[in-house]
Amino acid sequence: MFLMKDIVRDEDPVLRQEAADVSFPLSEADQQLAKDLMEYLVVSQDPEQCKKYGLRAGVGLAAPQVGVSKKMASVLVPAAEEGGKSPFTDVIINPVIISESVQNGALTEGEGCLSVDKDVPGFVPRHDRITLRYYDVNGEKHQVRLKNYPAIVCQHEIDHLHGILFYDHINQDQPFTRPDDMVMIE
Ligand SMILES: O=C(O)C[C@@H](Cc1ccccc1)[C@H](O)SCc1ccccc1
Ligand code: NI
Repeated sequence: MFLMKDIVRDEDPVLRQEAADVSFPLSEADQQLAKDLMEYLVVSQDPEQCKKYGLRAGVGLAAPQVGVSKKMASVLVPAAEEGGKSPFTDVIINPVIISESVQNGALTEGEGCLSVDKDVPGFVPRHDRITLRYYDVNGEKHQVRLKNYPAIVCQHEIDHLHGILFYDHINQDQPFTRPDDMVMIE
């Protein structure tokens, strides 16, 4: 199971590399990586387990963040209400955003990152809606349309596969710049 000690931090060059495509069928190692990436999110979103293992809660975790430069990331967007259905949960492999809205969206709280210990305030403008194509661990192809929070999370994780960190998108001069048409997501 991954712990915080396994998560590489900002200065590590692996976070700035273009990750490699994953080949199918998955090797044993890649199958285990996919399991471990998802397990981290499940455990970190359980308050008791999160505290027990000293984790930071996460809704996504990309392979480069554990030092593996491969195009694989786990995403577990929590259900809006207790017992509800998660809007998006999967391990996304070789993901490609095949279409995106012109309209931007950003979290009103800004973003954080398990690989970035410091707070970096500011809006992170992303596409409010995306169509995402990816492969799951069984090599099945998926094409999903996501909007608002699930879309933001997937874009954050896919950025990791291209060596991009969330604060790269923040307007350095005016971090809280808010274009009129930008959807602000709670
Ligand atoms: O570092 C990561 O990739 C995991 C991030 C993903 C993320 C952060 C901000 C916005 C979208 C995705 C962690 O989930 S940061 C911690 C967190 C935990 C719960 C909810 C939001 C952010
Ligand atoms: Ni991150």
